[in-house]
Amino acid sequence: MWAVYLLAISVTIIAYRLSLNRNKHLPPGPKPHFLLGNLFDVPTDAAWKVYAEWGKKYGDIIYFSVMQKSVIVINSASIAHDLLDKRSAIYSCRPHVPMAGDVIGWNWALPLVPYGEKFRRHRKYLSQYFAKQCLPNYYPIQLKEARRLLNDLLDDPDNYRQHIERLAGAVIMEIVYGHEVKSFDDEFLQVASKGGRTIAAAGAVGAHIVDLIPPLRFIPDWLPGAGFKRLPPGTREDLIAMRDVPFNHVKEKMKAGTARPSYTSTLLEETKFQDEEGIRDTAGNSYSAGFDTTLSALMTAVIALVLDPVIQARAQAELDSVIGRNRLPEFSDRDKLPFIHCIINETFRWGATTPVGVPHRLTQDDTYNGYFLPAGTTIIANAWAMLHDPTMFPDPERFDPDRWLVGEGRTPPPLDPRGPAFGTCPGKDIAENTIWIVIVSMLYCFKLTPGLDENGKEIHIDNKHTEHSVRHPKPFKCAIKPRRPNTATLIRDAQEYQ
Ligand code: HEM
Repeated sequence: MWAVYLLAISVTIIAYRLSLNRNKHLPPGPKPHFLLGNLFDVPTDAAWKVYAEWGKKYGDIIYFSVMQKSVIVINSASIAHDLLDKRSAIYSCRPHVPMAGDVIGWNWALPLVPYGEKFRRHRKYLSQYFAKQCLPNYYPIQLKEARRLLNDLLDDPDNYRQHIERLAGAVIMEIVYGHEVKSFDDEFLQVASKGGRTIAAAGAVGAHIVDLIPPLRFIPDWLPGAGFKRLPPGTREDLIAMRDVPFNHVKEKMKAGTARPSYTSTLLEETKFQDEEGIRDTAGNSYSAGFDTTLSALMTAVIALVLDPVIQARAQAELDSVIGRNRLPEFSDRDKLPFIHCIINETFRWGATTPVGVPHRLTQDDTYNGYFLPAGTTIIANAWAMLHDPTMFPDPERFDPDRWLVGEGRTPPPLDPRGPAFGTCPGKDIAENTIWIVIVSMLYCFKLTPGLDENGKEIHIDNKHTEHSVRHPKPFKCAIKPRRPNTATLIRDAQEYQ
């Protein structure tokens, strides 16, 4: 009987809330059904592409609701800038995501921390350590790891993806924990990678009933309907290990006086060990947020270059003209390599690594262009749509670095791809620097071509990305061969990683 009363009360509250919003001028969107809203319209696969399609009908700002939850999708960079940047005080909060946060246990990570004192403190640590003026401090790590990668590719080119994966983890591991990852089997790299993968159990937001009815997170695991709570064995433990194991290792090394300077050791000292939890959580978050994304962007650049030998050859000609034939690339070469800059820009645009970034939550009622935007709305910035907008990027599915060329009457697109690609990511410059040094090093030393089958025929490359919250090119075979007779000597003689 009580259940019937409770249901009736919930239905009345939902209906009342809906009626309140219905009278306001919400942005356009698919027609909702009574009580359920657009539950059955919400795309579960490559939602960003569906939202872009909806945009053709409804415009650049779209409203829909699921149960009583309001969602706004922004398909345009200028609207995202007006709301998320200019009104950041009310658009920076994060929605409660019970499956990822409570059930799996990611609540400690910044993308799930509500806006407030803790959020601001954690962001401050990150922006302090990853600030522009600190970036040159990390060049030696990025250069060393790029050179180690060249060596790995020379020895074992077939496993190129694993070597790039090691590099993506190694750069962040050393910056954040001062730990040097020399091989793919490294204990800490494996612990961290395993923990990072636990997010997969969350699926798409809304894929689990608990994301729609949050109190369900309290029901016992054994109850029928609590299937979402039965995670693959070890999931929660792996996640905690990712956050705690490397952090505790740094503390032990600090005690022994053998810690190398890192995000963790520097901030622990600066804060006099008064906020261990904050430093532990932001360090773990940096690893989980920076590893897979960097890997994805690197693999995106590699597939694009393998598929287009002309672009690859143009980039190599530019590198040769600046660097010559007798040394490896350095960060100081950067300003002299405009075409490489275009390749990096196009990688961020074409790959749209994090197609919808991290959802935000509006904390106050707001109005925009005559529309009412209700407090509590989840805000999704559709970076994929912004970066694939055909009015700004003709033939958007084509990898075309020339879009970004300047001079000789050319005007590049009026949108820096870093804006939508990274949102307010605190690690964006570190990521870009890693990607730059790896791509120039690989291009300078190697020719990248599609792999060959046993008959010596090129293996077809399926030029597609997996449509997950971090997009990756689908696996492809690639042949990596030294470009010149002295390439191996240059790589072997590099001192940085010896
Ligand atoms: C290609 C590489 C990367 C991409 C595309 C990327 C993208 C993003 C995006 C879209 C967000 C959400 C920002 C927002 O809510 O507005 C984010 C958050 C974050 N990123 Fe990155 N990121 C990358 C690399 C990195 C690296 C290398 C680090 C660390 C060194 C890092 C650390 C973080 C952290 C700690 C957050 C959480 C911040 C928050 O929730 O406020 N990211 N990233």
